[in-house]
Amino acid sequence: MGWSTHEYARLDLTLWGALKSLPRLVGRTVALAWRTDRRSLITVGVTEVGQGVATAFKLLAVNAALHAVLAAGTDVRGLRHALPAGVLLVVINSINALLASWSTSAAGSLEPKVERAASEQYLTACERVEMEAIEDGEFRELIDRAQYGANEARHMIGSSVAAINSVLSLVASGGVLLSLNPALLPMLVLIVAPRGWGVMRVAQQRYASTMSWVEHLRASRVLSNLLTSVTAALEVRVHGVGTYLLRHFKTMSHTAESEQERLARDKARTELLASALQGVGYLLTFTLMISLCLTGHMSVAAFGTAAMALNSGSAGIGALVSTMSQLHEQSLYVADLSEFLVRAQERAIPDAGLPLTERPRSISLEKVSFCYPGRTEPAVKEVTFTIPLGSVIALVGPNGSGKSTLVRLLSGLHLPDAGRIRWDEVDVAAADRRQLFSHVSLLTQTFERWPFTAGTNIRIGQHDRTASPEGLAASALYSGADTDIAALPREMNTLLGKQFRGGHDLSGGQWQKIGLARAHFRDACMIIVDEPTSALDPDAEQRAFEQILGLAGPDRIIVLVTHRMAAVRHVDHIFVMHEGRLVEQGSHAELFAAEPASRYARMYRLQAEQYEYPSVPRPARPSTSEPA
Ligand SMILES: Nc1ncnc2c1ncn2[C@@H]1O[C@H](COP(=O)(O)OP(=O)(O)OP(=O)(O)O)[C@@H](O)[C@H]1O
Repeated sequence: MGWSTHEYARLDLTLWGALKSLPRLVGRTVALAWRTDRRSLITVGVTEVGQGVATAFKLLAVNAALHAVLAAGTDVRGLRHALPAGVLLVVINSINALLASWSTSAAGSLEPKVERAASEQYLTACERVEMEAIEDGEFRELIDRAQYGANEARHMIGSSVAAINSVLSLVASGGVLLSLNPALLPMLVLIVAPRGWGVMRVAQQRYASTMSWVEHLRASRVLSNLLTSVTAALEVRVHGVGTYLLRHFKTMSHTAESEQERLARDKARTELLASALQGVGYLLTFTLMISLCLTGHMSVAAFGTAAMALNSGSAGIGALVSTMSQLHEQSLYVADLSEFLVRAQERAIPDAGLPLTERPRSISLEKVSFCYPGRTEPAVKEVTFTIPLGSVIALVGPNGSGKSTLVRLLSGLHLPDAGRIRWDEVDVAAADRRQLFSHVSLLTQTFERWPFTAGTNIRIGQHDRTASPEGLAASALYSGADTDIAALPREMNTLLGKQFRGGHDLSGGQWQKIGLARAHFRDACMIIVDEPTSALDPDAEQRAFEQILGLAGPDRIIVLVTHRMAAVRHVDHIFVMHEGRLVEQGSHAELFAAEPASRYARMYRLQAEQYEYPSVPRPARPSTSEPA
C-alpha cells in the first residue's frame, strides 16, 4: 500500500547506554513529580528510605537472634536471650509494613497526577506546533511514538519507587554481608548478574522491535479505523473496499504475528542461558561459604545470617534488575516524549512577536515564495500584491496553481520562505502569530465538522466570547442554516455526530451553511473563504456568494477563492494564479479589456459557455462495453 516501511528503527541501543541515561530519565520523572505533587513525592522518598533502614536492622536482629540460639546449644533456657531480638524483629516488621502502606498510598496519588501533567504537556505541544510540522510524516511518527510517554511516565513512578526500595534493601544486605565477610559481596553480584543481563536483553529486543514496527502498527491502526469509520463506510461497502482493506489487514497481522513469535523464541533462549549462568553463580557462592566455615573464617551463625542476607540481597537485585528493565523500557518511551517536547518546542509557533493592529490599512505581499517541505517545486513563486482594508478580493486559477497555499500564507499558517507579508508595516514573520490568527476567519473546503452541538459548531471559532442565543441565531439566519437547525430535534442543542448515541448528521450543503455561520460569528477582520459552495445547490450557492460578499465592510478584508467565475465578477480585485505565479490581476472589466491574452477572460468564457448549453455533450459510444 506504500506506507508499511520500517525506516525509523532505532536499533542503536546498548545496555551501558541505557544504564547511563537512566538517572537522567528517572530524574526527569522525579522533576515532573516534584512540580506536580511535592508532598506525595517527599512522602514516598522518606518512607522508602525508612524501609531500607528497617531491612538492615531486621538482618542485624536476625543475626543477634541466631547468635543467641546457637550460643544456647542444648540449654533450652538460654533461648530467652533470643527474645529481645525476636521482639525487635516484630517491631521492625510492623514499622516496615506501615511505611510500605504509606508509600503505596502516596505513590498512588502521585501517579495519576504525573500522567495528567505529562499528557497536558504532550497535547499542549501538539496544539502549538507549526502546520508544517503537523504535515511532516517524520514528525507525525514522533507524535505517535510520544503519545505513550505520558502513560509510561505514570508507570515510571511505581517502577522508580520499586527501584529505590530494591537499592536500599540491597545496600542493607550488602552492608551486612560486608560486615560478615567481605568476600561474600562479589558472590552476590555473581548470582544476579546473569539474570540482570537476560532481563535487560529481552527488554532491549522488545523496544527495538516496537520501534522498527511502529510504522507497521500505525498502518494497521489506520486500516482498522477505515473499516470502522462512518465516513468511509459508504465506499467500504459499495465499492467493496472492505475486502481490499481486510486483505491487507490480514497480511499485516500475519507479518506482525511472526515478529511476535521471533521475539518469544529469542526471549526463551536468553532466559535459559541466564538461568544456567545463575545456577553456576549459586554453586560457587555456597562452595566459598562452606570452605570459609571449614577454615574457621566464618561462624555457623554468620553462615545462617549470610544465607539470609544473600537471599534478601539476591531478591533485592532480582527485583532491581527487573524494575530496571521496566524503567529502561518506560524511560525509552518517556525519552520519546521528551524528544518530542524538545522538537515540538523548536517547531512551535512563537509565543510572542510584534503586535498587529486589529484593522490594518493594508496587507501586502512582496515577492512571496513558499515551498512545502519535501517538495522541490515551490507552490507559490514571487507573488506580490496589496489588499487594502475594506476590499473584497478573489483568487482564481486552475487546480494546483497555489490559491490555497496563498490562503495559508495570508492566514499565518505558513511563513514565506522568501519575500515578506506585511500587516501595515509589520512583517508577519516577526509578528505575534496568535494575534494574527485571532484576526482571521477561515472557511475552507475541508472545514471541520466538530462532533459537538449545532450551537457549539457555530460558536467554536469564538468560544471565549459569550454566545447569546440571539447572536447564534443571527449567524444561523445569515448563513441560511436557521431552517436546518430548526428542523433538528433539539435545535441548537442537537448533537451533530452520528458516532454518538442520539447524534444527528447533516447533509454536505447543510454543513456548509453551518461553516458559513461560524465564519460570520467569528467576526474577524480578514475573512477567507476557500471553495465555500462546492456542496450547495444552485439557489443556495447564489445565496452563499451574496452572503459572503455581504460580509464586506470598511473594516474588513474578504478573500474569496473559487472556481465559480461568475461569483468573482463583482469583487474589487481579482488575482489570477498559474503554476504558483500571479499572472494577472485587476477588476473583471480590466481583465476582460486585456482579451484575447487574458487567461481570466478565457476561463470565464469557457465556464459561461458550459452554462449556456443545458447538458454536457454526449460522448460517442465505445464499440465494446469494456470498462476503461
Ligand atoms: N500540504 C501540502 N503539502 C505538500 N504539497 C502541497 C500541500 N498542499 C498543496 N501542495 C502542493 O502545492 C501546489 C499548490 O497547491 P494548492 O492547494 O495551493 O493549489 P490550489 O490552486 O488551491 O488548487 P485547487 O484549486 O485544486 O484547490 C500543488 O502542487 C500541491 O500539490
